[in-house]
Amino acid sequence: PPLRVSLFPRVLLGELEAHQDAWPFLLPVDQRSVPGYRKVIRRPMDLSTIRGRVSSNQYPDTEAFLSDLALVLDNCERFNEDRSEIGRAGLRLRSFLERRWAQLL
Ligand SMILES: Cc1ncccc1N[C@H]1CCCS(=O)(=O)C1
Repeated sequence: PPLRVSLFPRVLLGELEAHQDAWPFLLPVDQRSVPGYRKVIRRPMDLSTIRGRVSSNQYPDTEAFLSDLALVLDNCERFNEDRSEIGRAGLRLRSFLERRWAQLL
């Protein structure tokens, strides 16, 4: 039987946090140690921030949760070359997310 919709975020977030390609996204990018990040990326987001919002029920619906996840990966694609370590991790994590979400729906 399909998971109740409200469990999707917790289930999916746990799998993303455990994913081998999640390391660049586990914590907020330290904007002091990444030159230009603050200027280029106007809305920083990371998995620990999303975890905090899920835990305190700050997402009114699943779409709000998904848009924060997309923000993590969109920021990554914007700032990092596709062929860089971090860029490649972001692309792999995005394809995992898209495959997994399709299964959960
Ligand atoms: C997602 C991202 N985009 C741009 C620059 C850096 C990062 N992530 C960093 C997060 C802390 C560890 S790290 O410094 O190796 C990588």
